[in-house]
Amino acid sequence: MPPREPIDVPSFAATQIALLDQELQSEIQETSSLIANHSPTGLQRAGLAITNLTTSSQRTGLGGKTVLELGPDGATSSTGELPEHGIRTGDIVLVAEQPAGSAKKREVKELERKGARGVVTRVQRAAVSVALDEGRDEVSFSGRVWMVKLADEVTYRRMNQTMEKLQKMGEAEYSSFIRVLFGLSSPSPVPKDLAASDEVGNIEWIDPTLNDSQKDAIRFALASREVALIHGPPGTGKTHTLIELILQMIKRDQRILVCGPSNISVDNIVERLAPHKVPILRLGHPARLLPSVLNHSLDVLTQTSEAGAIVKDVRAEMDAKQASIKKTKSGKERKAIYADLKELRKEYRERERRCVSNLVGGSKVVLATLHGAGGYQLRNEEFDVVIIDEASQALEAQCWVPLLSAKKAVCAGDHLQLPPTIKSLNSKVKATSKGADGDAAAPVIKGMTLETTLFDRLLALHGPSIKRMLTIQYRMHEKIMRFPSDELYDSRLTAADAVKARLLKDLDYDVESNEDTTEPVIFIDTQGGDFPERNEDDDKENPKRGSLHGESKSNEMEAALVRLHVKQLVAAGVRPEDIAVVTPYNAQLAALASLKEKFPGIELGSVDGFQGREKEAVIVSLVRSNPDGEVGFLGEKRRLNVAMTRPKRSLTVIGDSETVKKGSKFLKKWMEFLEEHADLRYPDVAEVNRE
Ligand SMILES: Nc1ncnc2c1ncn2[C@@H]1O[C@H](COP(=O)(O)OP(=O)(O)OP(=O)(O)O)[C@@H](O)[C@H]1O
Repeated sequence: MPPREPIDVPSFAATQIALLDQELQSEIQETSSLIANHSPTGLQRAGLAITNLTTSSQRTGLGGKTVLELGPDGATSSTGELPEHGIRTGDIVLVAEQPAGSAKKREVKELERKGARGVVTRVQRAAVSVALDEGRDEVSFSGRVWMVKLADEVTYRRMNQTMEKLQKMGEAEYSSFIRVLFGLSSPSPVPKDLAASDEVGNIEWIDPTLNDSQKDAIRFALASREVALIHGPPGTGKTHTLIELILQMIKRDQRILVCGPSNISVDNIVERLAPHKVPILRLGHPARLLPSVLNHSLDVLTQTSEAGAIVKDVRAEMDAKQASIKKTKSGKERKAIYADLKELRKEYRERERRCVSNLVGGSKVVLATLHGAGGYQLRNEEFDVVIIDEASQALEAQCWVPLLSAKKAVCAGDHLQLPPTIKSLNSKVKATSKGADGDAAAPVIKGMTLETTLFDRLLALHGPSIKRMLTIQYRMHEKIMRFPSDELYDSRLTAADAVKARLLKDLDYDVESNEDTTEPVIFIDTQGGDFPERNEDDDKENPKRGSLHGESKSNEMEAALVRLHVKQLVAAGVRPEDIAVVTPYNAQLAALASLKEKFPGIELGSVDGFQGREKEAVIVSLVRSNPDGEVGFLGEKRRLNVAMTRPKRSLTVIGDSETVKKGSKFLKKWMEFLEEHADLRYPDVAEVNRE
């Protein structure tokens, strides 16, 4: 439970620094052990690497960095496309010559010495681009190369710097905003009856369809002086509400910084703001932004504006120089070119900086990821309000990157869905002996974990009076919503009229009306021991190897049931792209992989990965089935909440009620709810065996 009392700020920062360090160490350790113990192909299968690549080009990218473009090696790829992989833009990777499949232990350090580190800036079907770290002007590889994902130390460094700043701040420097966020002062009161208040009572709504809970949340956020939380349960129009809030703030001539933990969360807002024709500026590398958002990107604006033309000239000159290196054999000449490049790079940065600072300084609405808000572009910029979307999915230290310069914060999120993933969960915070400057550090706060988000902490600290909840959901059939609403949201959710009764048979294409398409909640109960789970610590001979699926579980018989149900839905006319299968276990996803070949378009995902998404029909495979009632991962309410709130028209749960019931009170209630209210089915073992 996060503390309800005021927090000593230096202690808070010291604890965060210690926890972040432990987290980074866990991540580095995990990566090293995976790289050391698995073949490149194995790592690729686990989504951590791409193998069999060749360099297709090398050019100058943003900030004068060298960008490598890599494509599939013609000798191994018949399609010209990259193999399936899990590398995303923004990942930190190492590009190196590919070791032979049989090569023994690979140490990361050794790989780093031979290869080059960088950030993935673009992922396409047939190519992936990497901006190399500073200092790497040129790389040349002979033969095939591969890239492997590394721990993201850059993000940690930024969070660390932010916490160090907070730690060093003298109490006299604390703004009233900071005082409230740590409980040293109470939030300024807002009028009780907001709708009747002079300040925000009479709002001219831009979107007339907003519901009352959304309007109330907007009034509350406008009236709050220091902080407001907007609690948006699944499908309740959190982003919809934020758009109106931003537009209302613009009307009031406020300068706003809008952030989210991921690029996609930020782009989602840019896309929805764009039709309102308000001037907005999106920070972030263009390669990481949605194409529809590019018009607002700082980078593109830098290039299209007048000042940008001069910047462009230098860039062209740099590219020409870089190309000439290849043609030069003489070492002396090469050296001279490198010296020129260095000068040009400096000039380029200076010009770019000036151009950027003019553009940013003139913008009233700036959007960036939490991490991106810590870039040089926003140094010394001030905002009236910082808005954070998906705040319950971000580490608190990450939120402080933009918050350190804020006067007020509005955080939107749902603390009853999953928090950010933490790797060092079980390690206790160790007392730090040194502060940022080597002085004795503030004592750490025992019991604090990275899993506690800013959203959780503020709720515990100031109570529900700093939050407003959105209560009408626009996603799920009423029956799908019932259990999560009753158990997690105080029965306060209502299904909007447009969605509360819609079924698969009512889809706007031809779907047969049968028992699978007219029932919103189906429970296929596998109790009885015929559907046992399987342990996936895949390498029993060498348990230290580090499993690629973590300590995962699978359930082959249950996977067969999933396949049968998908077949039935598709036979009734439901399109595979309207169906998703989600499960908490990666090993179960692997067991279900053949579904994708049979039904292209269907989505398979882990519960954690599916947060924020929705589908017409969702099948949830619970996997756990054992005599001891061990439920592991399933014990986490927030994970189950995410799993059961993804579907719009049809939720099918497949699991062993006997095992699952023993897991927790919440699970017991859920199983009882399903037994009573769902269309309850018991599978025919013989039929499943034939599958
Ligand atoms: N007042 C409203 N009237 C009609 N439809 C609405 C309203 N508010 C939101 N919606 C619809 O509800 C859906 C969900 O909205 P939005 O994407 O803003 O939700 P969210 O809460 O951000 O989503 P998530 O649950 O994934 O966090 C959208 O299709 C949106 O158009």
